[in-house]
Amino acid sequence: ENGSAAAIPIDPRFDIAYVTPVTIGTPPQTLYLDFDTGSSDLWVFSSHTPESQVRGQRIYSPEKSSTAKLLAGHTWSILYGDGSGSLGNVYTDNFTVGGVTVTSQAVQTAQQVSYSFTSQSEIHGLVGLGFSTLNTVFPNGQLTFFDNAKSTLDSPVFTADLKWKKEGTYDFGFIDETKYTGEITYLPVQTDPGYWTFTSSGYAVGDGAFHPASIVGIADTGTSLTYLPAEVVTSYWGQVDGAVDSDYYGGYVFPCSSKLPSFTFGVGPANITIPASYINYAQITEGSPVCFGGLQSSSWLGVNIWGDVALKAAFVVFNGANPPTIGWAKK
Ligand SMILES: CSC[C@H](NC(=O)[C@H](Cc1ccccc1)NC(=O)N1CCOCC1)C(=O)N[C@@H](CC1CCCCC1)[C@@H](O)C(=O)OC(C)C
Repeated sequence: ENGSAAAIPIDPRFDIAYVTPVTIGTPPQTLYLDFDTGSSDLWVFSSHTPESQVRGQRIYSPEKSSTAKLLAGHTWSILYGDGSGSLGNVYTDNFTVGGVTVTSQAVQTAQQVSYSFTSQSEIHGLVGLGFSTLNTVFPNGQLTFFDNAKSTLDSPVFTADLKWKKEGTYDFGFIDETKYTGEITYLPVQTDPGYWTFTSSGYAVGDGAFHPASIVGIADTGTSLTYLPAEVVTSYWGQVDGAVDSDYYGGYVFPCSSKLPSFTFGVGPANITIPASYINYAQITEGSPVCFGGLQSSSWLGVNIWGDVALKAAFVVFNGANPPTIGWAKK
């Protein structure tokens, strides 16, 4: 059984994250979750989350679901790259996304969430789409929705068609030829430690020369921006009048009136171009003449991350076959 579900930007001004409607339990409870290829826990705001930590989010109440079963003795605790985190206990229940149902999906119910989750009312939890080796449930790690659903899909794949300030889609089990142009270029994936890690073949700034390079990074739908090696982002921002790497703002900022070049990255013999508009990420604050860049240095992270700013410039195939591969196409 294949499926298709919307990827909805949570903020009309800039694409900080995308959420997708899912239903959990019997009768179905609908929540909007952030599908995150950079992690592998499926967790939700729940009736176990202290009211002081819930601010407008929808919650999953296992006690109201006739198909919910407590996974006794199991707990989880996760910390994300941005310092946010959550922890709690675990149920299994029916879980449906875009028509694809898994009947005993591990649903991790939050008993604690950090303030950044409390303050983000549009995100009701996460669906991890990384490799199940990253799942934090103790003492027995659980499988992701994709790993559970794979055997019921026509093909063991899901695709991401994220869009700039518009609704996109996640498809499960099939590749929709109408969503991309030209050919899909598939690259090998390194599954250790559990991210969708691939090697880009280089980059170009605007219409400049292509610089062959091997940039090892992860494709991460749960990261808003794109974080690349210092020498890459320095050569990009060097082309922008008034751009500075600001300690105060925590990254490259530039005068909103400056003209930005596009950014092209290599995928094998092919390439993807991120339009300048995607890299003009947001004004620092509403009405400010200072803008924050969508391309930032990864030096503080220890990993290069192709986040939403890059992913929304392409049609991306996450192929869960053995061995896994990742496919990139223009659109
Ligand atoms: C550079 S790594 C930082 C990354 N977080 C982000 O990219 C967050 C996502 C967010 C969305 C909405 C509200 C709050 C935060 N955005 C962020 O830090 N921003 C600061 C710069 O301007 C853009 C927004 C991150 O931690 N990603 C997580 C998933 C993410 C989903 C949303 C809630 C917070 C957790 C995950 O993909 C991850 O940890 O990846 C690892 C591999 C770094």
